[in-house]
Amino acid sequence: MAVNNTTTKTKEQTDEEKNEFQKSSAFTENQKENDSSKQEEHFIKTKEKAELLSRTKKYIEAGFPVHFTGPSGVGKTSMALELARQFDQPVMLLHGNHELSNTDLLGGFTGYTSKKMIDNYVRTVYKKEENLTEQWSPGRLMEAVKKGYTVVYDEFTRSKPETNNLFLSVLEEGVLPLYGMKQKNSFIRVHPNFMVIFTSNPKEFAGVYHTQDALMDRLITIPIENEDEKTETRVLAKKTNITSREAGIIITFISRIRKTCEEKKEQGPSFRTAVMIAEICRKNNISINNENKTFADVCSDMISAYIMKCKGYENQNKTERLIKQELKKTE
Ligand SMILES: Nc1ncnc2c1ncn2[C@@H]1O[C@H](COP(=O)(O)OP(=O)(O)OP(=O)(O)O)[C@@H](O)[C@H]1O
Repeated sequence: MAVNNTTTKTKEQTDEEKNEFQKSSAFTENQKENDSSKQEEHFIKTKEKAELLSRTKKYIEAGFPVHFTGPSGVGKTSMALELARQFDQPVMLLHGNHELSNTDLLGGFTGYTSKKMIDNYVRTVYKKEENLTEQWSPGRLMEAVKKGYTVVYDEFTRSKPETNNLFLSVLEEGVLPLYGMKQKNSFIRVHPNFMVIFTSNPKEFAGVYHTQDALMDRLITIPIENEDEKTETRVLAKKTNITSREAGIIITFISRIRKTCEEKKEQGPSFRTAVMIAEICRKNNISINNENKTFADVCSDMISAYIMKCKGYENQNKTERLIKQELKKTE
């Protein structure tokens, strides 16, 4: 049975619940990160992205989880968050990592609260009462599944397959099993509004796990690739408030370096690097033109490591020469 995800808000999804969610530690921690690096940023919908958003929204509404996959910095997380925002309900951002455990997802007992009462009201009578209560901390997935939130599970292949097994039951059976927990019930039912959007980077080799086929088989996996130079230029100009000409210089430069790296089968700088260069220049009033030494220095700082790795250069001289040559070709 697939999870039935609908956009309609149920009665249980009250404002009170949303407030409660915002207060919860899982939300606060993720939301801070979300606020600072993702949500404040404006998502620019190119024609292709708008069409993809509209299609993937339909898949989710039909009850099927979507998985965006692609190289680093290509825009998977932005896309997943934008898709999540299409549904009028709280979004929980979950980061895949080796340490993520069933206790993080389901909840667990994290300690004890002790209460001691000594009653010596009558001098000859000494009465002592001691109470020990286990302290329960709710897990993130448990909360999302119970209350019907949208989970964006970023870089999920960085978590151990054993941990990701929980998602199999959630997606297939519509229940969250409460393994090894001192709970009355052995599972809880998934809220009809619950949905999950996955992201992963197939080119990442360090710190990732092979995903079980059974889980992959249940996801609609959509590759996200770098856009063409013209589109990237438009998105960069709009996102960072620089002119199209300036955006063009940065994108042409980044694309050329990316190509050089790809020829050597190495991953080159991403659209994220272009955003970083543009933001640094705009915030520091650095003129974006290939004759400006300060601009060339910024580009060099952002790119040198990629060049040295893919070209195998051992010193900066050769690297800087190549960067200068490539910058000259940007106009
Ligand atoms: N359509 C878009 N509109 C605005 N900004 C975008 C868009 N696509 C990507 N970006 C920007 O590009 C950068 C990289 O995007 P994002 O973090 O989503 O990539 P990613 O593929 O998830 O990367 P990683 O695998 O490293 O996490 C961010 O600064 C993001 O804001």
